[in-house]
Amino acid sequence: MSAPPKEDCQNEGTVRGKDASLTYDAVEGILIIEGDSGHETILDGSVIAVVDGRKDGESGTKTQQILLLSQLPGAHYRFEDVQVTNLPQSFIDANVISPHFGQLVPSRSASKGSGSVPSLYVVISIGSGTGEAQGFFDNVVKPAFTASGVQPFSYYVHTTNSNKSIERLISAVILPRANEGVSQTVLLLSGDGGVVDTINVLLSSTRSGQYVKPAIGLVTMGTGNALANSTGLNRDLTRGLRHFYRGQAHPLPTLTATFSPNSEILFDEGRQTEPVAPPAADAGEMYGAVVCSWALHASLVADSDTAEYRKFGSQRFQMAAKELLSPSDGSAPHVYKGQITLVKLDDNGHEFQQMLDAQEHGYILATLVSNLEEKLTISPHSKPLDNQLRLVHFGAIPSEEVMKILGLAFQGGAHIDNETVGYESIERIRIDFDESDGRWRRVCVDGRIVRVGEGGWVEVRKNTGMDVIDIIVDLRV
Ligand SMILES: Nc1ncnc2c1ncn2[C@@H]1O[C@H](COP(=O)(O)OP(=O)(O)OP(=O)(O)O)[C@@H](O)[C@H]1O
Repeated sequence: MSAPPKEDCQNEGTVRGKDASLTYDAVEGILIIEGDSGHETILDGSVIAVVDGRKDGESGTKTQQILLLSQLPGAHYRFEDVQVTNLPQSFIDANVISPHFGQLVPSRSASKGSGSVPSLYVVISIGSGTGEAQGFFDNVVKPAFTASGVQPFSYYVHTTNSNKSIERLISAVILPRANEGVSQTVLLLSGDGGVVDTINVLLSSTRSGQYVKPAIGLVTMGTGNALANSTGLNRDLTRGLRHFYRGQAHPLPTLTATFSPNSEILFDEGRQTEPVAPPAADAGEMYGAVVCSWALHASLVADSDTAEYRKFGSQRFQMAAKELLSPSDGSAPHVYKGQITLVKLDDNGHEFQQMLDAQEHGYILATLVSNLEEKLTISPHSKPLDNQLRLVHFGAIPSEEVMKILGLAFQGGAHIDNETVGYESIERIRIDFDESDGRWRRVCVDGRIVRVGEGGWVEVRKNTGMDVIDIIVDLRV
């Protein structure tokens, strides 16, 4: 890409009402402001968006707003609606609100009582991550919306009060309206869980011929934020809000995990259960957009999903992994037993079946995404939203070796070059469990834990022709 002409990168203008010289370094993505108030720099990554104003009649001066986010010590954020004139055109081009934004949010000119029906829902997931969602909405999202003409009366705010809140909203409000053909946008301030709740309701329900896919925006408030870290949503400093303003709606690939009867979803730290399958059904289904795993990964997600572990953020996964690999009671780490059958495509695109020789396993993980956490690149060949299911697996190997492999996964996904690790594209996977203790039959579907019934199985396939939501992402970055 050639550098923009100099006149597009440098202008004399004003910032917060004071004269300033404005220079944009397009390579570094930095706006440099020199003026009466001193020296200031603004990184593209801290800009939620630029609202490009109109030329003032006579003077021809162009007014703009920079919706700017600053991170303060202690993970606090400060939003500022910076009033400017004559921004360099190249800075505007790199940061301006997408024309699609106007289609995702209620009409900016809609006034109270005008009869316009709000179709924007903001969901604040109180239980996500370390509990930042409410503060981020109050201090950032709400004032940014107002500054860009999206008034509080033109959208609904839904604050979760239980782990069923998002599912209820989707099934009671979003699904019926989507089935009536209404375009809706849902901005989730959550981790992956908010998206997973949404797809589980939509994929398990009847959708009408008029069904219009809701567009989902994501402000990353979770622990792992796998979807956000794999689509680039988490790459800037705005927790994904920049993508909501500047992105486009793209179909979100999903997977279906089908479980044998007697399989149960575990919740409330494993104290309560709920059958996966409806009564008298042959099998039960769950849906995901990230991962379905068994063995070490599923066990560590399950064991770390307690209020006590959650206090440690994403560290909780490593803490639980250590306990599983080197149990504090001195026992040996568990060797997981079962038969794995894969369905793959040959060079001509035809399906064929392959059974893994190994009956003893350490790690079995099928995923649609590259990153389970910001720095954990579990599937380095996965591209954002590429709808490719990939399997990462290894057998029953010593704990020191497992730690080494997991460490490599944190180094850009270098684990896939280790000879003990299998890494391949698959269409489907089936696991037939050979474990008598239910603890070792736990399967993770996007963070949810299912305990498969004794002698049972799970089959995982990617969904084709079953798009139920779009996700709003700026894939240009
Ligand atoms: N008010 C609430 N009361 C009880 N549970 C809640 C409440 N709000 C959200 N939850 C639950 O908290 C969990 C939050 O999951 P979410 O995926 O959003 O965050 P996370 O698990 O921290 O992040 P990630 O999945 O990205 O690692 C979900 O199970 C959700 O149902």
